[in-house]
Amino acid sequence: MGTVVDAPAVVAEEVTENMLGGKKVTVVFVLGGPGSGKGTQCANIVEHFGFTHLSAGDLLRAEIKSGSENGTMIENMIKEGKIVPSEVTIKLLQEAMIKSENDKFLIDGFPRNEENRAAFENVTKISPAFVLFFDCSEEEMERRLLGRNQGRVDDNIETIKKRFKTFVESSLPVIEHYSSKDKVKKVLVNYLARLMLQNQFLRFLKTSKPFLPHMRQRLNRAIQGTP
Ligand SMILES: Nc1ncnc2c1ncn2[C@@H]1O[C@H](COP(=O)(O)OP(=O)(O)OP(=O)(O)O)[C@@H](O)[C@H]1O
Ligand SMILES: O=c1ccn([C@@H]2O[C@H](COP(=O)(O)O)[C@@H](O)[C@H]2O)c(=O)[nH]1
Repeated sequence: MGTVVDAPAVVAEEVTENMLGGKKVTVVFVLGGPGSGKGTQCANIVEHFGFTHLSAGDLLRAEIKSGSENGTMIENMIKEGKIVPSEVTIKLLQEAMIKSENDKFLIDGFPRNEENRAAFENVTKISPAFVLFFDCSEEEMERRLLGRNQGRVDDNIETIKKRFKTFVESSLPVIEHYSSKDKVKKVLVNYLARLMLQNQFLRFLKTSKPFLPHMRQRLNRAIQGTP
């Protein structure tokens, strides 16, 4: 598994195209446990590299709000930390990609299990260019989720424990699958958190964008604590 700390630089460098109903697209899967910071970092990548962020969880929550016939089923699955059937989530992702004028997508929080992964690849014929994996301790994720305060029905300790179990049992095998294909870039969340806390991460991105190899060196030096 490759290990990176400068996730956006990786996004900028590696591009492969897939077809989606005649539209060529580049897809990066963004995976990691609940509260590992996927959504937060996707916002940074979007801002700097022009990807469109598609959060599978957000699409499912929008489906509940829309009053769709699947709404109650989706809400119950989310409350229980369970995985919504593949066909529902894939349809929402496909619709969002087709509707978008962009052709580069960060798909956040999907695929959630091996069945999701196989179904997505079969239906869309899309393989991800690579997978960003936010690796974070459960202790830290729990602390973040309990402090998120966005009124989510699943940010309570009982559901959080269920989500952790689902992640370990069902989602980690997806990461192992892509790892065996050498497609996983692991993001060192604790280092990233430290840099963000020091308010340096965005400054590095802004000042070093045209010099990506240089930026990587600076980040690596900062993380290793070398001058
Ligand atoms: N590096 C960080 N350090 C401290 N807190 C962070 C960091 N990154 C994100 N957070 C906070 O942790 C919480 C969870 O982050 P975020 O929503 O990005 O996680 P996520 O992986 O997308 O979660 P989920 O899978 O549940 O949607 C948010 O309140 C966010 O502000
Ligand atoms: O592909 C997906 C994505 C999400 N879910 C369900 O939604 C919740 C919340 O997801 P977040 O990524 O944390 O927003 C998740 O626990 C699942 O219940 C899903 O089933 N499939």
